[in-house]
Amino acid sequence: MRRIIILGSTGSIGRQALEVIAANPDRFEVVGLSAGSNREAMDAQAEAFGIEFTALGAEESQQLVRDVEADVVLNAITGSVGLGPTLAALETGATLALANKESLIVGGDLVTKLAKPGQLVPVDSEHSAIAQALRSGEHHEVRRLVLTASGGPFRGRSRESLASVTPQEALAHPTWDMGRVITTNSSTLVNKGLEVIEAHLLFGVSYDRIDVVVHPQSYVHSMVEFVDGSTIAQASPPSMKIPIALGLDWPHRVGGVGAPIDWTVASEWTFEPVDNEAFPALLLAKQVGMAGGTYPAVYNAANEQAVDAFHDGRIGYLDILDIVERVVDQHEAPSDGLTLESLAEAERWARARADSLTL
Ligand SMILES: NC(=O)C1=CN([C@@H]2O[C@H](COP(=O)(O)OP(=O)(O)OC[C@H]3O[C@@H](n4cnc5c(N)ncnc54)[C@H](OP(=O)(O)O)[C@@H]3O)[C@@H](O)[C@H]2O)C=CC1
Ligand SMILES: CC(=O)[C@@H](O)[C@H](O)COP(=O)(O)O
Ligand SMILES: [Mn+2]
Repeated sequence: MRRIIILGSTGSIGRQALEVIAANPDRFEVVGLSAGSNREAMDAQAEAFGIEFTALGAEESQQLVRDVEADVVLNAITGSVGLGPTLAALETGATLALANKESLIVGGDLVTKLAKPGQLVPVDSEHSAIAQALRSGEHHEVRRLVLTASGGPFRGRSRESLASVTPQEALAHPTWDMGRVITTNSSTLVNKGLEVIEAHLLFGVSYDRIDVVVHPQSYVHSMVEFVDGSTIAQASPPSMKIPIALGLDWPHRVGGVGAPIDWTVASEWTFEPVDNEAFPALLLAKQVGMAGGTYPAVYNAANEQAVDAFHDGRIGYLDILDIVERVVDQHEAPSDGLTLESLAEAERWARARADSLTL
């Protein structure tokens, strides 16, 4: 029986995790929940699952992780505010099932150096796919990682034609039902940019050996190409319950969590290159990833501010990436490298700089 804490339990990942747990009471027991501000929804979940320990906000989430003994902490908070809870979970020695990719991306080495071998299990679908594929070979046999991207709702559109898109259009993801920030990031390809940095940090593969291919059906969740020319892909109909269940019980598979592919129905899987002119977010993410230090945190913080501004109607859609680019360009790396203090300062600066550009 694995004791689980779910941070961000009221969100898309958190709710699906509770469904997986409810369907497998012999394997999992929830011992703690946290949310951002939606106390009512969290309290209802706590009552339904008989959970004594709950928390609101990132600081209380960290404290919950420290106070309540658990085997697995699922971090499903949105945004880099999840960094404190990620570090706290790693310090307790529990397995960290990580959906909150932002905390790894901004924390970089501060997170990876704290994680013991096998302690950090990715829940993001692409990285779960790669972790599964990597079971097929040794690290030195890996030639490259290939992340799939759905292409989002604006696949095939020119950059100019995106000037007038609305928040509602940006939230119409073609294959996944997710929270507001990640859905918007999928539409700009910022999500894929963050995922390239995430893959580099998780698997230790250099950026020149991490590629992205657009696969609009979202059935192939990513691939590993090996030195002998063989490629191992992981596939399923789009469902986060498979990577969530693997995150909760890694390396074991939980029976019946997802529907398998129906091979009796005629279907088509297609692959196409990313249009980097229409969607500059991916190349910029590779640059900030290679620059390292506080650059990924600046990219992410500027994007979080710009996404909020877009949904508040303060800026247009194309302004999101323009702002991220300008803030990254203006960033000066701190002399003391990446520390918790320099990171906090860089994020504060990036958010203020991005906000000043949204007025
Ligand atoms: N949804 C998906 O399919 C996928 C998501 N991810 C990643 O998983 C994470 C969660 O995504 P998703 O579930 O879609 O997002 P949602 O917006 O649906 O949910 C976010 C959750 O985080 C909570 N939260 C927000 N701010 C805080 C805070 N300051 N302290 C504590 N909790 C907070 C929210 O609480 P409240 O309800 O109170 O606001 C909510 O429970 C993101 O990092 C995303 O990139 C990765 C792959 C797929
Ligand atoms: C389900 C998941 O892991 C998301 O990160 C998903 O990949 C988003 O879709 P995009 O490929 O459009 O970014
Ligand atoms: Mn993903």
